[in-house]
Order: sequence, then C-alpha cells, then structure tokens
Amino acid sequence: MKGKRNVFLVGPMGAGKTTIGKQLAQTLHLEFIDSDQEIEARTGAPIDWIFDIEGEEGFRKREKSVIEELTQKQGIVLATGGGAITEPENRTFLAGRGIVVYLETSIEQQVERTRRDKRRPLLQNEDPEATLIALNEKRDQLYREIADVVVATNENSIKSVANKIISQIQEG
Ligand SMILES: Nc1ncnc2c1ncn2[C@@H]1O[C@H](COP(=O)(O)OP(=O)(O)OP(=O)(O)O)[C@@H](O)[C@H]1O
Ligand SMILES: O=C(O)C1=C[C@@H](O)[C@@H](O)[C@H](O)C1
Ligand SMILES: [Mg+2]
Repeated sequence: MKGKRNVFLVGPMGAGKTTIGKQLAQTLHLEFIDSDQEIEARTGAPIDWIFDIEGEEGFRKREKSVIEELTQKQGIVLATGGGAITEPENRTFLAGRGIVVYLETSIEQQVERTRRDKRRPLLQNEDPEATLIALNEKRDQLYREIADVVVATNENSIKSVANKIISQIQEG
C-alpha cells in the first residue's frame, strides 16, 4: 500500500463513504472515523443545526479543523463529508497524508440513497436532484484532482465495493 497507512474516502453525498468506510476498516483492521460524525460529536449538535445556526461557512470552518487534525493520525479509514474537498487546504492534507479513494456514483443512485434521510441540509429543497447535479459539476474535478484510485459504487454491494477498493489500492 505505497507505505501509507491511511485510506481517505471522498465523493458526493450518497456515494457510500460512511457505509463502505466502516466495512473497509473492518476488513483492513484499521480504525474507522467519519468526519461528519466527528464534527457532530465535538460540536454537540447535528449537522443540520450547525448549518442553521452558523451557516455553511461555520460548518466548513469546523470541518477544516477536524480534517487537519484527523489526517495526522496513522492507520485510519476516514470517511469525509461530501464537500470537504472544496477547501484547498483539506485537499492538500488528504492528498499528502493517505491514499485517497474517490467513490464515484451516478446522480440517480445518489438521489435514491439520500431520499429518505432528512439530515443533509444541502438537499432539503424542492429539487435535490438539480442540487446534486450542480454540486457534481463543481466538485467532480476536485475529487479527481486528489484521488489515487477511482471506484464506481453503482451496482455493487457494500462488501464487494470494499474488496474492489482493496484490490485497486494494492495494485497502485
Ligand atoms: N454500494 C451500495 N449499495 C447499496 N446501498 C448503498 C451502497 N452504498 C451506500 N448505500 C446506502 O446509501 C445510503 C447513503 O450512504 P452513506 O451514508 O454511506 O453515504 P455518504 O457517502 O457517507 O454520504 P454523505 O456525504 O452525505 O455523508 C445508506 O443508506 C447506505 O446504506
Ligand atoms: O456535500 C456536502 O457539502 C455535504 C455532505 C455531507 O457529508 C455533510 O458534510 C454536509 O451535509 C455537507
Ligand atoms: Mg457520510
């Protein structure tokens, strides 16, 4: 694994970073951390509250400090928030401190996987599909810029995506 012991998962909402990250950490015997959950634990409030009270800007500040700190750890699988890569410093930390895996997913799958969960503030509007398309247009290039490997998650089960990631990491 290139001598690096961290795996950082990036990609859009609903790509499966949290779900696949847990499976991957279990298989690789690494610690699993989710940056969104870490922000919630440290703030003592859910992400939609943070957005309501501090705006997206306040959330991004908290996210930046968490990413800066967590990427200094060794031997972790880190599931990042979908927008973590919008901050240039986060991209530098992620690219420099671990293997970055971009979980790529179709817009249709993202819509399907995020439909029932009301906790993603950016999707609480009349047309979440249009939001996901617009975010993807801006962010796809940023995910690719720092990715060591790109893995499609569309039709595969969680376990098989985790295994696909492991084999691609070992090839690289
Ligand atoms: N490969 C998959 N096959 C089937 N369902 C999946 C797959 N990956 C994720 N899911 C489901 O999609 C939903 C969203 O996944 P998850 O929360 O892991 O996405 P995420 O990338 O962490 O999103 P966010 O950026 O919002 O944190 C979950 O209910 C999860 O069980
Ligand atoms: O894509 C985004 O900007 C976000 C994704 C989630 O993981 C959370 O970090 C938050 O809802 C914002
Ligand atoms: Mg997640």
